[in-house]
Amino acid sequence: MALKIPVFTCPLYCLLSCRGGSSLSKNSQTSHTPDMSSSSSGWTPRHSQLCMYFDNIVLFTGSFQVGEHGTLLKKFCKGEQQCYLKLMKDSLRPFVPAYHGVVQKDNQDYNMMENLLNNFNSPYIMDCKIGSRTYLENELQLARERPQPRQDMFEKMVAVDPGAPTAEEQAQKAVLKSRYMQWRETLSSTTTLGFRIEGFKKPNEDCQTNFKKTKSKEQVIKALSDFVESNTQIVWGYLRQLRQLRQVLETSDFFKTHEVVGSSLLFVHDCSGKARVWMIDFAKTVTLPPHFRVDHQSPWVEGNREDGYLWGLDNLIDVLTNMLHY
Ligand SMILES: Nc1ncnc2c1ncn2[C@@H]1O[C@H](COP(=O)(O)OP(=O)(O)OP(=O)(O)O)[C@@H](O)[C@H]1O
Ligand SMILES: O=P(O)(O)O[C@@H]1[C@H](O)[C@H](O)[C@@H](OP(=O)(O)O)[C@H](OP(=O)(O)O)[C@H]1O
Repeated sequence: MALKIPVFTCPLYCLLSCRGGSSLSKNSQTSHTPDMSSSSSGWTPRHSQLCMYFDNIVLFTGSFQVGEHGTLLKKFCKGEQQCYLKLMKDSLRPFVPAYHGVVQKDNQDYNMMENLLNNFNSPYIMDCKIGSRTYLENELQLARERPQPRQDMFEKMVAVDPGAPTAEEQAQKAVLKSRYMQWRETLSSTTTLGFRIEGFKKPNEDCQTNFKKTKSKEQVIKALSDFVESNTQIVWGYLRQLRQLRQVLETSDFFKTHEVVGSSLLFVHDCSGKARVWMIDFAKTVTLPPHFRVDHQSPWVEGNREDGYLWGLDNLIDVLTNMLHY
């Protein structure tokens, strides 16, 4: 049973309470980060339509709040809670944020977790979505049974490629989410490499999220080199972490028994040379039926539940290794 405790009243609450696709991982073609007026608490919040952050402190999506004692509160998702409860007892525990239970604020439940940026000084932060697929099989099923064409996704599609929608989609000015997600996967490196860069943020710079069309190995390397500013010590640090994670995934009961979709690796480093990687976002990670096995590497065909997580991780390790020989 998860702990339910009242949330500490945070002075930033009202500044952080907007939702609207404003995360590091919600892409857009443009970026702007106007300063907001300084608050009496001494914080200088800045925001954009892409991400929200507080001078070198943290990066949020609209579904996050600041918690007490260096914690983050993410809007409650039962599936994600179940994952975190299991992960706290799994060999993957060192590679996920510590989970502290459920808290309530204004009738809204939140999963409370460790803020992974706590021990970094002016962190560099990158979100990479891992896997060859970003939607669940049951989302496809649902789209077939109850199609809900999305105007917002049509607009996002046209903004990147006006020729992408079919004649029917053009007429409706809407696309199905499953169709949009599959299009996003082929546009980016998700289909070809099993991972994609969602965005990154360097200290004192705006969020960079213009990676929707970052697809080839060369393009990915260019973006990663920008993120690490060609610092090979940092690349080594990330490689060590990713290789350890790869080993632990082989032994993890959680990994053996779950389809891991839409989950990201959060990369964080700072100028001291410290570099860490964590698995985050388990909102679309689901338990496999008993005795159902996936190898996390085989190509996906509907029904086999393969997520391509290990394939993507291996490719990411490969790409970072190549960067050392550039
Ligand atoms: N524990 C954490 N510590 C620090 N930052 C975090 C943590 N969890 C998430 N973040 C930040 O918040 C961003 C969004 O996290 P997450 O993917 O879990 O949210 P989401 O609402 O599911 O986003 P999306 O729908 O865009 O995938 C991450 O890219 C990361 O920058
Ligand atoms: O990155 P983009 O191009 O902005 O597209 C979003 C991205 O694919 C998210 O993963 C997805 O959320 P989920 O993974 O949670 O489904 C979101 O769906 P949503 O708009 O229904 O939240 C999409 O809009």
